[in-house]
Amino acid sequence: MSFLVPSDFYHSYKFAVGYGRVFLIWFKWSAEPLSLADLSPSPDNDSKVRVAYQGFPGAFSEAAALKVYPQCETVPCEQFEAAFKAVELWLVEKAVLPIENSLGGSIHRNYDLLLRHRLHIVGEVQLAVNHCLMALPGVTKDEVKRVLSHPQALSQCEHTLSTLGVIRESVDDTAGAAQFIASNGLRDAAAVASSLAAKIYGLNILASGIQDDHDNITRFLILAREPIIPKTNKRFKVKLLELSNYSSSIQSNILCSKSRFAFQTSIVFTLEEGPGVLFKVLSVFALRNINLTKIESRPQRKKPLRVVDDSNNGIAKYFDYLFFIDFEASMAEPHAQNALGHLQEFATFLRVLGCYPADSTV
Ligand SMILES: O=C(O)C(=O)C[C@]1(C(=O)O)C=C[C@@H](O)C=C1
Repeated sequence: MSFLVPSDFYHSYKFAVGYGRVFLIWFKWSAEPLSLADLSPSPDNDSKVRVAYQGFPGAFSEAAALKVYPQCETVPCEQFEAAFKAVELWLVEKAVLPIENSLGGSIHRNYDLLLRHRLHIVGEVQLAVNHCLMALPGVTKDEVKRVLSHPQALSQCEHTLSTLGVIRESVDDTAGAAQFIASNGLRDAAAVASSLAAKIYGLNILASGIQDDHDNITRFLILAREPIIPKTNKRFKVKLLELSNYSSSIQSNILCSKSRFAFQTSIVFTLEEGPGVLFKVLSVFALRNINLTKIESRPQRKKPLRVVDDSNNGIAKYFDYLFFIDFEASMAEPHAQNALGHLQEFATFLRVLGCYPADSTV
């Protein structure tokens, strides 16, 4: 099946699965697709945007939402899934959810939810995460016997917490930990959270920058009901203003290969059984000089085991996986379309999760 479509027909794309074969459906949207302008944080257009995030006010996810949409109305949600549902039910326009951290790795729950829900990735935002240890005013470090926080935050501060010799307790989010300590007057506990959370809940910062690595970055995805459709005539555009965010060596790379830098695409797929199939899939990108920025595998929840009738050994059972890949190219580019056409030869399922501008600012 060919991915070469007349450019004026390039309004949208969609993959669907039908009885084991993957069908590619191209269709025209009647509504005007979202463009880069919908993402730009200009005070004029983001003032009305409601953005869902998981956690209490003061959570890092809220800071990530405000980094992209400084004037937005942030909407706290108890669970990640509630944030997905808030977008689906039109309660908010966008959701901002953490997907990976430079110290703690992937946030698997959100990979699973991306597949279960039909939202589109329309952007990403990278946030420098500076963790603080905080307790009720008057409480000293020596009095702290337990530390409450989000499991990711606890793992990012592993070294400091081991040195303190405290009990770690996982809660839903960092700011929620601070709120819990404040509202229950816990004098034997501290929270790992942002300095903003300390301010909001009236806690005293005992130590700042307690993450194991100074450069602690969390990458968040921005999700929406509609996808961004990169237009062919816009695909190589990088605003000169944006260039000032990069070092001079990177700037010259951008000017040489603007398209690679501007957009990235996230996909999820499953593979047929066979030797070297994943190797072949990776080669469809390598052969076209498309850079991969992330690969993640997750068990298939509904079909975790693959049963193979091996003539020498009888029935063999393997784990069956979903693969998530991010690559540096826009779906408007023929070589990206060709790569996915080629990938389809080995895939039993393929879905484009989104095509969006990469965030290189921290
Ligand atoms: O608990 C928060 O403050 C969050 O926003 C969640 C979260 C995460 O899930 O990774 C976000 C950023 C930090 O990496 C730690 C926690």
